Amino acid sequence: MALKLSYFDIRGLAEPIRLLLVDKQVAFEDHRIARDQWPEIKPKMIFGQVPCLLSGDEELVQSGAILRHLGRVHGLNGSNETETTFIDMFYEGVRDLHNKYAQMIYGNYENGKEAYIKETAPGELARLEKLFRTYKNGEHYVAGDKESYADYVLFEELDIHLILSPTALDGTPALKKFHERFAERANIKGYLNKRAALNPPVNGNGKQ
Ligand SMILES: N[C@@H](CCC(=O)N[C@@H](CS)C(=O)NCC(=O)O)C(=O)O
Repeated sequence: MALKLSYFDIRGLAEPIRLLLVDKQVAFEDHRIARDQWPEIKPKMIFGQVPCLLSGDEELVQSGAILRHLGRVHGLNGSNETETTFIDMFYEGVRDLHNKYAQMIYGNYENGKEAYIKETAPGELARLEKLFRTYKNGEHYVAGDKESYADYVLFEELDIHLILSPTALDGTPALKKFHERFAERANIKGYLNKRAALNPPVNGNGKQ
């Protein structure tokens, strides 16, 4: 089934999806929408927004729904109801952190960045660290030995926090090690090297 992922030429909400597809060696068209093309494309999108994954004739939108779909299709959704719920819960926790990050990036970068780094992020990351240690003390993946879609979202979230502040993960050693391990996965490493050369913005307003 041909896959086409449409999003802007930034990392944003599409990057965990791209990472999952690259890691699982799923061929896809990485369609990057130029800003001047957007007014024409927007009205055609179900919610007027992207990311959008076209899978054959099926149009999938909402980043969480796309990730869960890919999780089910590629065996990245846990082995039982307990694991699947844990993965969903972890994903939602990361999304909550991302929403706080995005509020600062888009709404209060100049005045709010330092407080976010010193006050907001450490507490949020500490909660995730504790949850991450639930399975196998956080020595492998979110749900233990087996990868899940939440790993890609977590990796990207940690990565953008390290861009914001290189010491962001110093208080959360399990998350820090996870980030290091995940970056070394062969397909991820190859993608990160290529991406570094292109250096797409992390966020739509160029702040990071
Ligand atoms: N809940 C949606 C949010 C999608 C969203 O906010 N997309 C933004 C880019 S990150 C967008 O399409 N902005 C352009 C617009 O709204 O016109 C999801 O998770 O996919």
